Amino acid sequence: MTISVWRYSHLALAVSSFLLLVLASVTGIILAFEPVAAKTQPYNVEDLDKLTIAQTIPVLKKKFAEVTTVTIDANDFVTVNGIDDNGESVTVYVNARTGETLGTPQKKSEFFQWVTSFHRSLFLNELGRFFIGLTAFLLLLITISGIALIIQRQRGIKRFFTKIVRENFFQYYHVQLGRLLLIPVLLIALTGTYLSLVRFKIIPDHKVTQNIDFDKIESDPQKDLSQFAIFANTPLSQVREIEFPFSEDVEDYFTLKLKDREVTVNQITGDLLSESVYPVSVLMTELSLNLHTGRTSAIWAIVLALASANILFFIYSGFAITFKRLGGRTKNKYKKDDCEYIILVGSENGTTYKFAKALYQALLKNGQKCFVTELNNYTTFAKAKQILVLTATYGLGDPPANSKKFLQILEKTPQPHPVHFSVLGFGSKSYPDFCKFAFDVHQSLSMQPWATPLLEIHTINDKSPVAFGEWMELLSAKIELPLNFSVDSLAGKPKRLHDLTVVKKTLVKTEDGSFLISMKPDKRLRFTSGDLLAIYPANDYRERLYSIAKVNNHIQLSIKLHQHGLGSGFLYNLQEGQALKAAVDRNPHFHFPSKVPAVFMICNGTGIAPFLGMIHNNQKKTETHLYCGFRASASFELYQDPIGKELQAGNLKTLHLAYSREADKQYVNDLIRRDQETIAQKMQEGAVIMICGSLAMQKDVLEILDEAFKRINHKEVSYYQSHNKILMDCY
Ligand SMILES: Cc1cc2nc3c(=O)[nH]c(=O)nc-3n(C[C@H](O)[C@H](O)[C@H](O)COP(=O)(O)O)c2cc1C
Repeated sequence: MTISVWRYSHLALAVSSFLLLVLASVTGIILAFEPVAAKTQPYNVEDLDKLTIAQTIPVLKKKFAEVTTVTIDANDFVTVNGIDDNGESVTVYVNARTGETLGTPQKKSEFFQWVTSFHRSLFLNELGRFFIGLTAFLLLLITISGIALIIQRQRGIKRFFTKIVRENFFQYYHVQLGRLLLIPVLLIALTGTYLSLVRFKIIPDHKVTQNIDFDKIESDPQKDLSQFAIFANTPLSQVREIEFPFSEDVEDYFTLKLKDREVTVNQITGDLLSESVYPVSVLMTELSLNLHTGRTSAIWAIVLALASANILFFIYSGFAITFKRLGGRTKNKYKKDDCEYIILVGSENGTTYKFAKALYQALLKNGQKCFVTELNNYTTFAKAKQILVLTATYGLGDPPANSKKFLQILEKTPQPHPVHFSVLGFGSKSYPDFCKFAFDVHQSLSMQPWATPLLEIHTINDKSPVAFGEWMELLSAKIELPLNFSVDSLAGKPKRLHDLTVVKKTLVKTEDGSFLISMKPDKRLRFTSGDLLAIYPANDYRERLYSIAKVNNHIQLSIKLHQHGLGSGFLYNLQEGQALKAAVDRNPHFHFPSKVPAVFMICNGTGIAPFLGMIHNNQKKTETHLYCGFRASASFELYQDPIGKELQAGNLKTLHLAYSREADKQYVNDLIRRDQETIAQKMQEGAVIMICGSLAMQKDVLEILDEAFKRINHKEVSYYQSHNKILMDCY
């Protein structure tokens, strides 16, 4: 079933039941405190499993002139109904070991009574009970559809509990708490539904009937109560109620209501007169009551309270996610066939729509006719000159829900005249297939005879408004229209800036313009190699990100100086001792792996940056191999010294260099092709590959690895990607 079917069912069920769910959850939280409060009262008799009926009855008979019934409730409170020595009728809690009276049962608190009856029937009698039963059933369906959504999101049952990426607060905790409290919520829903079915007799009630053959009742041999076999063999923990004989007449008998059956016992001989074993439905009702109310365990009652509170959070966060998903949609001003600019959006959770809206408004401001729709709605556009695709990626590089049909429709639906296109991919580098669907769209559009690319494909990591601004600038230049938008309307929370001081900087000595810069945080700062340093060179929204190497607790960056580079120019102009402000973006998917047999690091150019720190801190001497591609040997000189030291220290096992403009004119992918057998074999043993550098290099390397892994390991490269065995940070 597709994700949208599960999602719409999940949402529709939640919408249809949310008010009743809120009421049931709030009252459920309150009611969970009833068993907790009961457990604090001093009437509980310990170790009822070690005390038999044969031991208790004689003790009680001594303490009371007459006993009518003994009941044992879910709290293990033993209540005697009978007559005391003064001839008064009494109902008291007793210590079943000593017969001592412990207290008098109090009427259930009016407050709890009120809440209980509201929880069960909303004060609407049978109609209310029906609605509450229906709510429990809907909760069951919501839970099942939620489980299906998590399985799809996690790409399989086996990965149900694997780590999830924290994209935004509500989504993260909706899924995280959903997994954590899945069992209690499922049990609340299941037991609530079951109890309602029993209440409405859809599951039939079981009436216990005792078939006693009174003609065969014996009055010989007379035994002492303590010698009755059934009394001696039945611990009180198994008993719910003992009804004493009405008189001493042999035809009156003991009735024992046990947890699994009801028996009658001859009061003179102790013989079993009849036995009626409860059917499964009665046992299920009992179990459902225990699980639904938490009456047998204070700890379970607290878990139920937490689960009920969590249902409230699910409702709130679920609606917040939905509003966000729907919030960014654009209402079109013009009809599709009147527009020159067509914006096609691929989005699952709505943020890409916000970016599409910014583009739409910028085009309208320039007097252009523009039409926005989702990728699944792709069709012919009579006057289209530009098709601009903004799309996210989900799952294993899959399309978002509203774009699943696009590639198929595209093949069947040519545009009536030539059109330019541009694709902007939205994704996250925390996932193995960064912006893969955008690449698929770009590829498919490129194959269409009527389509010509206006811009190369661009990607945006983590919804960066800055990267979006850069793309808008490029587009603006191409279509010769000033496209302005407000970064603030797209920005998330501002990042926390830290003070850093430059401690060292090398000078550019080679043609490729690379240099190293080391900075010291002024205060304690948590970071590690592979994290990203965000700087704001012009003190405005424009952000530049650099991969960090942690070397001697300093932040070391490896940078290529571009002629008019905002970020590289800013950093190159900093002097030793100068201060700057920057933020650290945690990038956990690209940290050095622990406890693996080997790591293969593959990079080109300044992509070597994070590896310098990882190798330096490889104290455990994990077998590490570094493959680097540079233009010329001079480009490697910058790293020669530190890498030489790591080789000597054993932090790096092997170093492989490819120079594209010297000697054999090799690229790093040539080295990988050369060593593919060794790499494939090590991958079978659990090794990890890390790739950092240009996207083009990443693509080439992945192609070679895919072919090698299929041939040697019978697995695709995507298998290793989805099992976090290939980590990538390319740009
Ligand atoms: C469950 C899930 C899976 C994702 N999978 C990928 C992925 O495989 N590749 C990728 O680049 N981004 C992936 N992302 C990140 C989204 O594509 C990215 O956050 C995007 O900006 C979301 O846009 P939207 O809010 O319009 O759906 C994933 C996000 C989530 C929540």
